[in-house]
Amino acid sequence: MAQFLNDLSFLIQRFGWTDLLDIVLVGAVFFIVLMFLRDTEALVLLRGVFFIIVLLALFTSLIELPAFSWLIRTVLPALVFAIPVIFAPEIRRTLERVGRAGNISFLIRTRNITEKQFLETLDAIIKASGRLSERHHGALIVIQRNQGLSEYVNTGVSLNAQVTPELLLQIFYPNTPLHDGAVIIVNDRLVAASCVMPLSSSGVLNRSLEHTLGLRHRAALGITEVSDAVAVVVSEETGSISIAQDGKIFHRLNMERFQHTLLAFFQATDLKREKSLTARLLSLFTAGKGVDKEGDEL
Ligand SMILES: Nc1ncnc2c1ncn2[C@@H]1O[C@H](COP(=O)(O)OP(=O)(O)OP(=O)(O)O)[C@@H](O)[C@H]1O
Repeated sequence: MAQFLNDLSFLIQRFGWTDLLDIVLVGAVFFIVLMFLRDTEALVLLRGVFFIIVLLALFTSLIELPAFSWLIRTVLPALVFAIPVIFAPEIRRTLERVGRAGNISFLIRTRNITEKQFLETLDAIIKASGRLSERHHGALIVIQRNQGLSEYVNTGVSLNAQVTPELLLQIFYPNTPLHDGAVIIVNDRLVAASCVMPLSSSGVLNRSLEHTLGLRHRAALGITEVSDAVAVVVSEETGSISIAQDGKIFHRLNMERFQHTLLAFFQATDLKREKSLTARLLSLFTAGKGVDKEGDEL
C-alpha cells in the first residue's frame, strides 16, 4: 500500500499541463468515435472486441504463457486492418456526413420553382399520404433536397410528372405496375416511381418495439442515411405515417404532426443554409437518438 502511495505521489509530482492536454486529446478522439458509433450495431461489436482484449491482456499478464502471449501479440495488430473492414458501413456514413457538411451546392444552386409551387407539392404529398393511410395502401415518397438522387432515379421508371394527390394515389394503388418501391420527387416534379432505395444498416429499427417495421421503413431510413433527402412512409399493415430524415425516423404521426414535421424539415433546411460553418461542423457531432414512442424519433 505504501509503495502504491509512493508511486501515486511520484506520478502527481511529474504531472504537467502537457499530460493533461494529452489525456484530453485522447479522450476527445474516443468521444467523437463513440458519438459516431452511437445507435449502431458496430458499438456492440466494439464493446465485444474491447472486452476480449482486456480479458486476454489480464490473462497473459497474470500467468506466464510465452507461446500464448506471442500469439496474442502477433494477432492484435491484425485488428488494425480488420477494424476498417468490419466498420466499413459506419465509416462510409461518417465520411458522407462530413461530405454533406462541406456541401456548398446551396451557395450556387437556385431553386427553379417558387416557394408557392414547392408548398403546393408538399401539400399534395400530405393530402395523398392521409388518403393512403386511411386506405392502408403502402407508400414510400422520397423528396430530394441538396444532394442529387439520380443514382436511385435510374433504378425506377422515369415519369417526370407534376406532383398531385391523384397521381400518388394511383401509383401506390395495390397491384398496379408502379406500386412497388419508392417515388422520387425533385422540386415539384415526380421524376420516377418504383425506385429501389438502399436499406438502412444502422440498426436503429432493430431497437423498435414494433414488429411492423420491415423493408419499406428500412428503405426510407436507408436513403436518409446516404443523402439529405426526406422520406415519407405509409405503412400498408397499420396505415401509420412516418417521416425519416438524417438517419432518424419519426414514427406513427397523426395528420397534424405529420404536416408540421414535414413543413418544419423544409423550413429547417432554409435556416440551416444561413448557419455559420462552425455551427454546421458542430451539427456533425449530433448523432441520432432512439426512442420508440408515439410520434417520437426512433
Ligand atoms: N429497397 C427498397 N426500396 C424501395 N422500396 C422497397 C425496398 N424494399 C422493399 N420496398 C417496398 O416495401 C414493400 C415491402 O414492405 P414490408 O412489408 O417488408 O415493409 P414494412 O416496413 O413492414 O411496411 P408495411 O408496414 O407497409 O408492410 C415492398 O413491396 C416494396 O414496395
